[in-house]
Amino acid sequence: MDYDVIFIGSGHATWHAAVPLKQAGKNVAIMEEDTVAGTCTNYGCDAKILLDGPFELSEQLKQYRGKGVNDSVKIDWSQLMAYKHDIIDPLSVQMTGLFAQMGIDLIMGHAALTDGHTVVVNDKSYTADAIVLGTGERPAKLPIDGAEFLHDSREFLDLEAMPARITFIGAGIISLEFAAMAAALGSDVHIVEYGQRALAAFNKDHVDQLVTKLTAAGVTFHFGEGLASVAQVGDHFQAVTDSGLTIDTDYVLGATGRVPNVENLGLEAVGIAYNRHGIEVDDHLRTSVTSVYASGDVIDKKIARLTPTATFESNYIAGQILGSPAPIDYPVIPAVVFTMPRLAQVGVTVAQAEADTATYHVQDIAYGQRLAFQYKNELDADLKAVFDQDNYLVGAEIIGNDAPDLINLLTLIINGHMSANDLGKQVFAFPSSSVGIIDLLQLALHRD
Ligand SMILES: Cc1cc2nc3c(=O)[nH]c(=O)nc-3n(C[C@H](O)[C@H](O)[C@H](O)COP(=O)(O)OP(=O)(O)OC[C@H]3O[C@@H](n4cnc5c(N)ncnc54)[C@H](O)[C@@H]3O)c2cc1C
Ligand SMILES: NC(=O)c1ccc[n+]([C@@H]2O[C@H](COP(=O)([O-])OP(=O)(O)OC[C@H]3O[C@@H](n4cnc5c(N)ncnc54)[C@H](O)[C@@H]3O)[C@@H](O)[C@H]2O)c1
Repeated sequence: MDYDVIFIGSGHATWHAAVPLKQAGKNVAIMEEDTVAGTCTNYGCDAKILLDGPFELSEQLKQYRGKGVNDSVKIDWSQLMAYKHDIIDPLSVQMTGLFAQMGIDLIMGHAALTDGHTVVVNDKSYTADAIVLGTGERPAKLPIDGAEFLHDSREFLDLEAMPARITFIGAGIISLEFAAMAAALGSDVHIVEYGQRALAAFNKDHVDQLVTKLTAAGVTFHFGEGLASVAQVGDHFQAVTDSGLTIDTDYVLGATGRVPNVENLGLEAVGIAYNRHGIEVDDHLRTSVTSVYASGDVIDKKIARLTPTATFESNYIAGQILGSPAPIDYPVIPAVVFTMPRLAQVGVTVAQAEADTATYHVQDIAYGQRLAFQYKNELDADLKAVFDQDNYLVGAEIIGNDAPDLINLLTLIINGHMSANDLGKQVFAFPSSSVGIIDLLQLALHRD
């Protein structure tokens, strides 16, 4: 065999395994057809959160309007985009250098399996004892007239100038995160959504709060509307919905979900089972051909397709290949929508709790109002905490600027099955947003 392990794709789903396997003495290759290090690093999370930074800060300053801060901040998108290129563009080069330095072979080109131990790239065959498929997802394309005028998230994250009018198709995570930025820059923003609400996986009350805030900031939501066509009319575009609603706009971004990269991978030839949700795996992340694993977004799975999930799976596969026999055991995984304010969710949802009141109860903790000094006067910040019958925390939903860090803290409390006594053994820094939540939560948590 040429290698112990071949990885197809160079995102978080693979390189977190490639690095420790190489360190353990395995002979490893990574194959990549596009930008090294994949979606999150180059045209997903990292680029998005870098661009979001000034918007987050400016939003926080608004909470002090009339309370010591009277000027508003002006964000220069083009300058910010240049800064994004400065920081993000070198990352794939750095990862390429890291692989070379470690002795991991990076083979550029489209990879496809020809059997359970062989991969072909650029007409050359490479063999390995184990192969890991981490080919990720791509934006779904709508089969409509004018589909060629639709842009996707990758293009938005490279926009040199923010369009004066921008229309998002789909009211999911991508649209809302980007719409929040576009609206803050004063664009006329429309969001066209099939369903009757935005962000179906997040708490309805919190989403309503966010939609109200975005509406006030200049976003027009069109619920119960599917996109029928896009046409170029002079110097702009017209997006027309199934009901005949016509939106004049300068830019249309399709964010109607993401689909797994399973095509032209040789899956049929090798007999690897997959469906429209991705590659099917067992509880060891093995495909139907046991020498081939799948990892990250390309897996058919119910849990959120996120970078930390891909990383967890990649680490797990490294352990498997190094001889650890246990099946994968996912902890609860937090999800965050990086709007202003942020939304976050982990574990049992309020909707699930309300459907099973014999097992769960919910406590609403309006921490923004109760502790305005620690939460920078963000009065609407709110936590809905879900407890089991023994008062252990099993789920949480948050709206608030500090939600990403607070949900991490709550994830730790849930996965650690921590009681008020466990938290009481710790001394935390004060004042801080985490200590505020801990103080409030301790009153409701299980006591030994
Ligand atoms: C706009 C956006 C924002 C996001 N924000 C967040 C966030 O804030 N937090 C979060 O947790 N997640 C976020 N995500 C999701 C996150 O990016 C993904 O969950 C993560 O990147 C999945 O990693 P992966 O390795 O499975 O796939 P990818 O990173 O997509 O890597 C797959 C790689 O495989 C390569 N490839 C595919 N087919 C082949 C082939 N046949 N041969 C060779 N190479 C191939 C692709 O070119 C790609 O580089 C975001 C996604 C998007 C699009
Ligand atoms: N913060 C994060 O973690 C983050 C950020 C961005 C992206 N992501 C990743 O990307 C995915 C989200 O991608 P997304 O926002 O494209 O999908 P999504 O699934 O979050 O939302 C898609 C929306 O489009 C709607 N829709 C579908 N077809 C439509 C049509 N024809 N017309 C109108 N509306 C339509 C759906 O009802 C849904 O509300 C996440 O699941 C995650 O994997 C994560």
